[in-house]
Amino acid sequence: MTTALRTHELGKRYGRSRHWALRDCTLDLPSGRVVALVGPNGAGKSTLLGLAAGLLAPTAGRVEVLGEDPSSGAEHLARVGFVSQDAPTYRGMSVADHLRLGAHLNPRWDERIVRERIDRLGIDPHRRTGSLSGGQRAQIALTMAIGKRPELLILDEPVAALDPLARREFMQDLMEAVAEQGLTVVLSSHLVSDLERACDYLVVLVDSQVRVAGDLDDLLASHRRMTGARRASDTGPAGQHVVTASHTDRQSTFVVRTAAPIVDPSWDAAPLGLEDLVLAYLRSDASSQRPRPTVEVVR
Ligand SMILES: Nc1ncnc2c1ncn2[C@@H]1O[C@H](COP(=O)(O)OP(=O)(O)OP(=O)(O)O)[C@@H](O)[C@H]1O
Repeated sequence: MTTALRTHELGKRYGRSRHWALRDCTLDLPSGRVVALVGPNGAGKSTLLGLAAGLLAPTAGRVEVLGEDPSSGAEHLARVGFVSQDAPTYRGMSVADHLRLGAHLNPRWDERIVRERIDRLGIDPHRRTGSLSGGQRAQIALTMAIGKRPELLILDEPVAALDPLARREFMQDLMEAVAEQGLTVVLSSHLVSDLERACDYLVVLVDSQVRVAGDLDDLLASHRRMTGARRASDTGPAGQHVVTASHTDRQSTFVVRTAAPIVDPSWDAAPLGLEDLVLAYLRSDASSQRPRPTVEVVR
């Protein structure tokens, strides 16, 4: 597996703050994939992506992007596209000016892709971006990032400002760019239903730590929701790694990670969708990721 983004005990404190925005974050993201980075507010996703884009300098640890230090210079920057959460554009400049600037600055600029997208979006190229809606500005920033034809595209909540149809179309554009250009994408989002269509690799980040990471299909295939009669014990079904547990008076439900088929007839086992898988890991206590499982009990 070649690696698009690798971090080792990566940490970041902003300015003189004593608070770690990201701490001891170690992960490895494969190239050639569309990676969904999900986690609760404040988990450190934007900070991680800013460090990967070379916009922030680490306070501790290491980060490597496409095998290089992200701050290693202009040649490296041409290989990486980044759109931050606020989709910045130069508000006094027109859309056409942005596109000219993109063509000037980027050696691999793809005028065809850019023109097609702008036409499809129906945005008048003569308009200043300051007069566009937030969603339209996000579309311009995303178009610029795709037009750059990077090897790695890093997107921090790219679709948050887009309407549902625009979100779906953007995800489709992204998948086409991945298929045509062999692009690697790392994108953070809270909109799990959008990720399900486009992403094939999942990372759940909580408090700077990876709770789970892996090929999306493998993860979905290896997790089950198991429901059975109320168990007195908080430990789950024998031999299964418990991610979360919840109990009513009559029933116990566990989300488990399992490599083997579940044959115990006292449990009903059902597959999980992406949203439920993500929620299970967001709810799970960090200690449940250790070999000896501990369960969170929701009454
Ligand atoms: N510029 C900054 N100065 C100081 N602290 C910051 C700054 N940006 C982020 N933080 C802090 O760093 C931590 C991680 O924030 P970050 O924005 O990376 O999380 P996130 O997972 O992207 O959250 P969200 O989903 O809400 O966008 C938070 O505690 C946040 O308050």
